[in-house]
Amino acid sequence: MNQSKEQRILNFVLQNAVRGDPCSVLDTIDKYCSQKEWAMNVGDEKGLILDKTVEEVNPSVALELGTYCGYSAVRIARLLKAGAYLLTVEFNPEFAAIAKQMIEFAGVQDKVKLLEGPSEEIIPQLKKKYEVDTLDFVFLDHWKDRYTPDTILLQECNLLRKGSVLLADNIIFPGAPEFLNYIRNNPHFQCTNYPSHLEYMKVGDAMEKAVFLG
Ligand SMILES: Cn1ncc2cc([C@H](O)c3cccc(CNC(=O)c4cc(-c5ccc(F)cc5)cc(O)c4O)c3)ccc21
Ligand SMILES: [Mg+2]
Repeated sequence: MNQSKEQRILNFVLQNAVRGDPCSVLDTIDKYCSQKEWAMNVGDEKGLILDKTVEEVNPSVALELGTYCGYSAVRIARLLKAGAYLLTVEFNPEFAAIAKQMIEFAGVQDKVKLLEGPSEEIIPQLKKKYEVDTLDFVFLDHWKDRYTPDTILLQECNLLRKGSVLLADNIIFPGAPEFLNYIRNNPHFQCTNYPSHLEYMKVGDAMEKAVFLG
């Protein structure tokens, strides 16, 4: 049975990165995906925007929608203060299995809880089953047509508080036009756009930050 691209990325990390060193894991994934096989990690350029936002928010509780191979989970978790944690949601079992190994190899497993299932099922469970009060930071990087319904669901489940920060990937490419329209015309959110490029490509992309105003 030939390997998946995601398995090849993981194997390259296991063989070339330094165990317990999140930065080396990130650099190794970026090296593989820019030189050998493109993959939809947020990447190094947009990763810097993610880093700056996480450092600015300094979240105690963070949520990620769309784990994929765990690149952004490692990226976020490496910046979290003692006692802070990231919940990351992945519905695809193959991706979840890869991400679990990636997160453990990077040594950030104590800060990351990987939740397997679709966001629309997991989000309503966060308060009771996962003992979440409110979310300080949410990174949206799953199916682009889910950004809006899940942002609405987060509000309905009272998971956002005044100052909660959402950061959405791929605003330009593949694009999330419906989300952009929803969030920029919503008086409960203060939005900022961060132009960048699609991971590992010269194609334009952007991230959108939306602060919940309560
Ligand atoms: C409901 N639910 N709950 C949890 C959950 C988790 C998932 C998966 O993690 C998953 C699987 C497939 C696709 C995505 C979204 N990501 C993308 O589609 C994307 C595309 C490109 C791109 C760019 C250029 C191309 F030419 C092709 C693809 C660049 C990017 O950065 C992306 O994030 C996410 C899905 C639904 C989920
Ligand atoms: Mg993305």
